[in-house]
Amino acid sequence: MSQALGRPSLMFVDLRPISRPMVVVGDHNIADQLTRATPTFPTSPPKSSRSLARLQYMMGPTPIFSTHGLLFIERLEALSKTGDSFSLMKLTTQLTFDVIGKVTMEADLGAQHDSQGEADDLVQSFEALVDAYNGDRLNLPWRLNPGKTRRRAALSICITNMLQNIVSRKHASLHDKKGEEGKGTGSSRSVLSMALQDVETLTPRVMDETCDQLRTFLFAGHDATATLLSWALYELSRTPRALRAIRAELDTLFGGDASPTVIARADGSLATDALHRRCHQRNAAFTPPGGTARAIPPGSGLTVRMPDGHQQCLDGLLVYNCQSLIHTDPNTFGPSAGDFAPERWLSADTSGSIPAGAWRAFERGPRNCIGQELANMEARVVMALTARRFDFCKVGLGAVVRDEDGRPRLDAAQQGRYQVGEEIYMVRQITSKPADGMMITVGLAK
Ligand code: HEM
Repeated sequence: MSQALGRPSLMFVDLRPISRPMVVVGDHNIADQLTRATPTFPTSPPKSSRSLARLQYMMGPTPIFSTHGLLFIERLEALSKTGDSFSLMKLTTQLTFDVIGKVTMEADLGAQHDSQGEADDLVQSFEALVDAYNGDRLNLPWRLNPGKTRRRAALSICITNMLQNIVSRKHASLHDKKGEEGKGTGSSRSVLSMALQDVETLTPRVMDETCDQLRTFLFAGHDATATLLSWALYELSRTPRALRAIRAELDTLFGGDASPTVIARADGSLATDALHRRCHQRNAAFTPPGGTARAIPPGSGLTVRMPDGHQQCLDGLLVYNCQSLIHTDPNTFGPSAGDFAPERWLSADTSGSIPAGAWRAFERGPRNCIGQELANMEARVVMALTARRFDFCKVGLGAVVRDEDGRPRLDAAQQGRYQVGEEIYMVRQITSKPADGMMITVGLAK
């Protein structure tokens, strides 16, 4: 739509009577105006969904990634021996679920032990809940979908009960410790411990709010990171120059030793900007797993300054900062805006000329993504653990085209990426996910 209209900075979409009229933002300067703090909106204009109080938590270098990352590697190694195709999304989702379980609640959820039936009930219920949304592309009103609606409600209650148990146990243990030692959370820095540290009495309201926060963290904290990892590994598999570059970068960081234990021990030293920009480029630029919408309250008189200088009033509208438009804007990224070119973030010539506001993978302003450091660190560790050790090969959708000798064909028009048969695309499964779950095979790197 945007292209057909000549890529306007703002595109009005009249969604009445289904929803309030919406404006789609394709310009990063306007997106910045809509996410920053102002005297009227000290935490930026309100989000269209219910608001979430910010829980502050500290993320330092942590062995969490290495423990769970090593298990992820073991699973890939086992699959490399069988040569069977598998859903990479399933594996990355289970990995990121384990990580977020530990970070939010210090719980070992065992999501990666799913095949042995050892996954926690919470993981199984969450998976079932996500499944209950799969294939539901029309977003039908509940009356037209009563069976699914009932199932979702039942699973949601079941998850709430489990979370309430976890919260009660944690509160009791913190309280006991406090009595014994006279100090709050001790060494614990999980989201849950920090949320409960000053809570003397677990009232129904505190319980509800805490469970709500946990649910948000558990979902937001595993979903997008799993999608990012799947896309990043796939894109590297079809872009040989990027794979060579990332392997060379890892060689420089770690020397010749590609063993997972050496890399896992180095969690904290993986702070190279280049590596994480590479990880994000494809995912966030072209196929963002989610987006953000703000609801401008009627009567607030909020206006934004357009590129030609005039003020546009957005009073009463939903505004949607459209990452896939902003991240592929030729005015910012030049004629190669639509290409997968992670090196644009490395090159001294170009990276300095990309304005900070044009990079919005986690959005910006006071209500931006609270988990971005965690996601970045997790992506860096997983990339470091896998990129030199494995070769991935997509099957089905998005598989590379091979010549008579079985060699992948390079596509000159696509900046040296491999040609693919049918491009893989995203479908809505609560957030956007690769259509086929990213079916892939893996082998040890040659
Ligand atoms: C690649 C991974 C991730 C991406 C691309 C991503 C992206 C986003 C985006 C675009 C938003 C909306 C921000 C806004 O409306 O301004 C958001 C919000 C949020 N994200 Fe993430 N996120 C990721 C990982 C995580 C992780 C690991 C966590 C948890 C630890 C997390 C927790 C949240 C929460 C709680 C919010 C709501 C913040 C609020 O409303 O104040 N996200 N994320």
